[in-house]
Amino acid sequence: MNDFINEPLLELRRAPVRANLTEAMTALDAQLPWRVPVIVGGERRDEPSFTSHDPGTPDRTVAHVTAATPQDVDAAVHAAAHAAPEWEARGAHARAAILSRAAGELRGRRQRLAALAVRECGKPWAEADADVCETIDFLEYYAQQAIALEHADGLVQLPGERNTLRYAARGVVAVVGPWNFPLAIPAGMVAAGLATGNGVVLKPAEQSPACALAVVEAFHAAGVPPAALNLLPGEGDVGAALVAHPGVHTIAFTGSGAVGLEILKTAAEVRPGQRHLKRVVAEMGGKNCVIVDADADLDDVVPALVYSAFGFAGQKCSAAARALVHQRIADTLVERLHGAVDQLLIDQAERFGVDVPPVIEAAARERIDGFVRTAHEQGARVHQPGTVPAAGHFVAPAVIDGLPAGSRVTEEEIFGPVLAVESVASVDEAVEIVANLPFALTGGLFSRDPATVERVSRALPVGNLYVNRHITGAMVGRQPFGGNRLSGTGTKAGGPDYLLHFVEPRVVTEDTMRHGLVV
Ligand SMILES: NC(=O)c1ccc[n+]([C@@H]2O[C@H](COP(=O)([O-])OP(=O)(O)OC[C@H]3O[C@@H](n4cnc5c(N)ncnc54)[C@H](O)[C@@H]3O)[C@@H](O)[C@H]2O)c1
Ligand SMILES: N[C@@H](CCC=O)C(=O)O
Repeated sequence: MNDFINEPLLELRRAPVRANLTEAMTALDAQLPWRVPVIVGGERRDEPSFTSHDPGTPDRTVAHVTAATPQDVDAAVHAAAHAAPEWEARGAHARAAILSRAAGELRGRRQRLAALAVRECGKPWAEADADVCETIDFLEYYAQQAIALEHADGLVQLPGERNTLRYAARGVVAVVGPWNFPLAIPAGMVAAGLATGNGVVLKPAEQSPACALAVVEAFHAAGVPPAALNLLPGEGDVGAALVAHPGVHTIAFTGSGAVGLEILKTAAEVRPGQRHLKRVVAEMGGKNCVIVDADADLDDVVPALVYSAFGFAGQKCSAAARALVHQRIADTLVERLHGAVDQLLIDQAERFGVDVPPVIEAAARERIDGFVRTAHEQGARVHQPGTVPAAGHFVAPAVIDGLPAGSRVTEEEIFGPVLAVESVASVDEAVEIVANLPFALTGGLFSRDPATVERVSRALPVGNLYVNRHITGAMVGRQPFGGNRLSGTGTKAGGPDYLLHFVEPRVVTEDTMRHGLVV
């Protein structure tokens, strides 16, 4: 077993575990609101202009945040560029040691960090703790991978010739992150940039700046030079200015398809003074389908679908959005899903045992409600539990069937607790539906037939396919994660190839026969 796999808490029912987490939350609450400054070259500019909130209690401010200006963006890129050569020159072992120390810092604050993700992003405890564990895993995994990359050299050697392959840092990495994995995803992209010797500028999501600050402080406390990691809080305009900056070499983005496409366009432009092509690593959204064959065991299918579609209120790129169910069992499955959804606990993220927490913000609730309204208008059957808490951005989980072909409910990413169930005549019909989608992120299959499993596994274009289990929760190193088609650039976070996107290969060939000879 690898030592970078930190298992999330599975013991939330135990009273001592709950007591520790409650204590961590009480301690955090006593500190709120935080202040999140711009951090450039280690200097802090703290002039708050916006706030982040608790999605379950929007009146509770989590952080007063300073939005970066265009001057901050420029200064941050220059600081990172200036710091990068010395940071790279330390070598992979030294950088890896610092990343491992940062992982240790985070491990020491595991409960407090989980509490922060609960408060700022409405993540239930188990999800928040998994986010912390994944953060630690990314740091330790990329530390190991960077060392392996430094020693990778599989070139053919002939007598009289020495061939060397070296992976050099590309320069400045701009990291633009989402709010739904407010610790692990930004930290993973930052760690990849740093492990490979780049300078990094992080623009976190505007909804989760305090989580980003906690991550940046852990890196700095562990010994990452201040200028090698800079923090630019702000909204989309800050991200746009950062990715457009001619001093940026690599853009590591995780977020929506719309923004990802915008970034890919921006990155293609070569600006005055720019002498390199920008490389973009983009992880974007999906419309993830779970295929359920007629022989599937519904006792497995129902909890897996409910967890995949409604856990963290469906706010994962990996979440189940469509169930394509063999017609022989479709009615039974829908009935059982209705029963299961009625049992879900919809409540504040901090409540132990909660199933469906609030969604991130009012605009998200309105967007999701809009999809449910569309389903009603299109004559579909919508099943939702009757009540949700009045305060906070809550959306009742919805199981929808009877949608017309081509409905936007089945075509577009909703990013909320909505599952569309569709009856299909065969697994092959379901495979065809998935094969024709523009997205290809995660997918699922329930079947007891090994031949079906083999055939479907080969046919589906998704980046991560899960068979006879839930379809979220990829683990670093075990399920390298990322999508194909319009879901992403095909890169795999937490996988053995990921760091290659942050470096440029250089080959040196030396004629060793002539060495020392006067010709
Ligand atoms: N594939 C994955 O691994 C993965 C993981 C998590 C989330 N996601 C996707 O992310 C989305 C949800 O996250 P979100 O709401 O934070 O996404 P988003 O695209 O709205 O925002 C992501 C980041 O981009 C910034 N941004 C916005 N406009 C920008 C612009 N024009 N230029 C540069 N940066 C800009 C935002 O400020 C934020 O920091 C969903 O679509 C989800 O599927 C994908
Ligand atoms: N890597 C996460 C999803 C990230 C997107 O939100 C998972 O596998 O569930």
